[in-house]
Amino acid sequence: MSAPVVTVTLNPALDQTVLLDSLRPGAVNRANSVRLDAGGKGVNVASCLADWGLPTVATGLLGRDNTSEFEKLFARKGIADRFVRIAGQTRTNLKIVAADCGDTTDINLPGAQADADSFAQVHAAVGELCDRQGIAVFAGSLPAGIDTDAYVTLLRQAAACGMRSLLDTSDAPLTAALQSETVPYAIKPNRHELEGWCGRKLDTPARLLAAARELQSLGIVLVVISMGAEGALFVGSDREALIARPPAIRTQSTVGAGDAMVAGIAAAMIERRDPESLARLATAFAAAKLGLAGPNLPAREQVLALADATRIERLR
Ligand SMILES: Nc1ncnc2c1ncn2[C@@H]1O[C@H](COP(=O)(O)OP(=O)(O)OP(=O)(O)O)[C@@H](O)[C@H]1O
Ligand SMILES: O=P(O)(O)OC[C@@]1(O)O[C@H](CO)[C@@H](O)[C@@H]1O
Repeated sequence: MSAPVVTVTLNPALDQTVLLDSLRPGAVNRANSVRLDAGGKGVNVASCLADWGLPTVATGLLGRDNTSEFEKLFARKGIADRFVRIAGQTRTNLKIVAADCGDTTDINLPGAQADADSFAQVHAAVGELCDRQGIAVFAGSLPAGIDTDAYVTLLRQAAACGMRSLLDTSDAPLTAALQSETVPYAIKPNRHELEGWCGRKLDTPARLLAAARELQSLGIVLVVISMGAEGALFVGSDREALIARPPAIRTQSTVGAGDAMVAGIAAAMIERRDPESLARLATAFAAAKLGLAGPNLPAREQVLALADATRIERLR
């Protein structure tokens, strides 16, 4: 079994999204509705890619006591399921969406305890799924029991079989990956995650660009730094820097907007789009996801219309 994109989620989650008028900490808050989505960063990426029509394999670690939402998602979208089942439950993460401010409050739980043996099985799966034309997406945090340098090991595995990697993680796993000799082909931190790595504020285009160049100097070819509603900076193989700003969209939920952007980057890489077209498609995936509640994309024409409406600014 090989597919253009393999996503790896070592710490997936069931996302319980609670919608309420406003959130008052310390008070009794009454919700208007709740929904449950199989999630975790790589799962969300796979879900968006499937909607775009790209064959995708999803692997990682899944607690065997509550797999049904994941299995339903994989069956519904035709995502090949190569998750390694481990003892216990996959975590449930709370996403509290307050209508008055549009903000989402995330409460992410630690996740099931994993071990070296289950990680070895994921590592082997990445080797088996290797496709030289394909892309491996490594996304999200690491559960307890998995070494901080797990992504370094997986990056080496993907590189050994000639597959390009796209990494979206934060904190210690990000630092470990950036210290490694085998860096990913592409990376998409958000601004705050990258500030954590470089230890300084990235609050102007010039500072963002300097951080992107620092990442490129490590050998990373494509650097995308996302900035929420302000859009994202893209610096690619031609070293040209673009800021892509999303068109206005009625937001249902911002959960997984970054993952949709990662899916758009992967799709554009597979489709061999030029740097501006990649920035447009990735921004359109994120904007399109914002208009829907879960990690889903609307019809292809709507995504392409959003790509056309994305504003591009070239940084000199
Ligand atoms: N409120 C918003 N309005 C318009 N576009 C947005 C908004 N939030 C996110 N986006 C779009 O989604 C992209 C990714 O968002 P963001 O920077 O929040 O990623 P992230 O922090 O990785 O997200 P997450 O972890 O929730 O998946 C942005 O670059 C932008 O194009
Ligand atoms: O705890 P992590 O692995 O950093 O992030 C997990 C998570 O917040 O990421 C996705 C949104 O990007 C959600 O589906 C999920 O709950």
